[in-house]
This record gives sequence, structure tokens and C-alpha cells, in this order.
Amino acid sequence: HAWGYAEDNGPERWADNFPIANGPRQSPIDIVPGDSSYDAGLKKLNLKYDPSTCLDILNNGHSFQVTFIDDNDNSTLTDGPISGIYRLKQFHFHWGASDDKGSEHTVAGTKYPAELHLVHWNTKYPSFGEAASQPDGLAVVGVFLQIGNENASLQKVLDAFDTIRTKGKQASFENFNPATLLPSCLDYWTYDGSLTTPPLLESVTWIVCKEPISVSSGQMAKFRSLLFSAEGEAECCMVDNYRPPQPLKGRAVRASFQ
Ligand SMILES: Cc1c(Cl)c([N+](=O)[O-])nn1CC(=O)Nc1ccc(S(N)(=O)=O)cc1
Ligand SMILES: [Zn+2]
Repeated sequence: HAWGYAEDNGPERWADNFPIANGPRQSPIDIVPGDSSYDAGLKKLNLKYDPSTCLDILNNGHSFQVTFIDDNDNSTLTDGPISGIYRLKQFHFHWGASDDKGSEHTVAGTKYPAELHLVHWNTKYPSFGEAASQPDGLAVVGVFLQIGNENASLQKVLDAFDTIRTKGKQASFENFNPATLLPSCLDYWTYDGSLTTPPLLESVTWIVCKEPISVSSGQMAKFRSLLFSAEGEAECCMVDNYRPPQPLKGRAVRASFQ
């Protein structure tokens, strides 16, 4: 039976089929600001996104994702802690059943109600699939969501939820600019990690923004209206789709700010 987030197929069971779950560079982690070291050599993040590369929105049974056309360099991540050009493939979120949990990374033990992941792949490799198995293949920008004012940009994504309520549903979703989901300050922590869901590949340079973006409680309720289950199956709310923090195993966490 496939992996998920339930008692019988959730994060504590993933190592059964994916032994890398106990590997040396697993994600997420608890970021302890006092233990991170400022690295003056770290460049500012350079995120350049073209809304016309936005393609569709999909409920994949674990989260929902907005997928981008990645056969050109129109939507890219450069600089920051990485070298070369990484292309945006998709973004998705992780969230909780209540506002006191939901993020994957935590900051000195603090959980946020949700976390956005913008997934990019290194164009030194021919495709996302090839890149995903390389130690420098992927770069994911993580952004925390905190309860506050309604987020107008996020609302555009939430308005599409009625078309993707159940697992496997996909709908056209065009001309969305993911830059509108970024915080104003792009200070970040960075460390070497992995995908946070199976296959848990250790190919991700993590770039976690210090500043959260806002989401209203009503908008969080909308996230929780999605279903893990497919049409015709017993309804199972899509909530708590986050992996808890994993052992640091000696890794350094660098900060782009003092
Ligand atoms: C593994 C893989 C390959 Cl290879 C392909 N492909 O299309 O070739 N698609 N997937 C699936 C995928 O991307 N998973 C993924 C899991 C966690 C995260 S997270 N939370 O950001 O760490 C990002 C992505
Ligand atoms: Zn993710």
C-alpha cells in the first residue's frame, strides 16, 4: 500500500520501503537560529518567474501542486547558495489540521500552520527526473505561512480548489506569478537535505526564508477542504501532510543574514 500520512503508512513507516529515510541528509530539520553560521559569501536569492510558464494545478493525493513549463529558462532561481541555473518545476504546500502545526521545517521548535515549497532543478542535468537523483540536482525554496491578513495572491490559488477537490484531479491554471507568494525580505537559511516525501532523495539544497508570508484562518480552512481520497472513495481530509524534523547528523546550517 502506498505511502501517506496516516498511522499505517505515514512518516514513521516510510523507512520500510525507503531506507534512505534514515540517511545522513534528510529533511525537514529544526532550524536553530543560534546554531546557524552567517556566511558572508552567500549571495542574494535571484528568483525570476514568468507567469506565462504556469500550466496547471493538480491534487496528487499528498498535496496540491501548481506545475510550470520547464523547457526554457523563463522561470529560474540563480545565485543564493547555488551555482548555475535552476528551473522552477512546481510549487506546493504542507499544512496542519489546526493552526498550531503544519510546517515541515521548524524554527527553534516553532511550527507554522503551513509551508510553501518552490521546487527547482539544476539545468546542468537534462531533466527534473535526472536532476532529482543528483546531490546538487534540486533547490527548494521554503516559505513559512503565519496567521494574519488574508493573502490576495494565495487566494487566486485557493479559488481553484473546487476543481481539484479529490486525488487525481487536474485543472488548467495559467498566468499565475509565484513571485507574489514570496516575502518582501529574502533572508534565508540554507543546508543540504532531501525531498521530504518518498522517494526522500538526498538531492536538495534547501533555502528556507526567515520571513513568513501571511495567510488568514479562513484561508487555512480552505486548504483543509481538499481531500487525500479520490472521487467515490470515503472522504479523507487533506491535513497534516507534513514530515516532522529529522536528525541534523552533523550538517551545518548557514545564514545569509546577520
Ligand atoms: C521524485 C520525482 C521525480 Cl524523479 C519526478 N519526475 O517528474 O521525474 N517527480 N517526482 C516527484 C517529486 O517531485 N516529488 C517531490 C517530493 C517532495 C518534494 S519537497 N516536499 O519539496 O521536498 C518535492 C518533490
Ligand atoms: Zn514540500
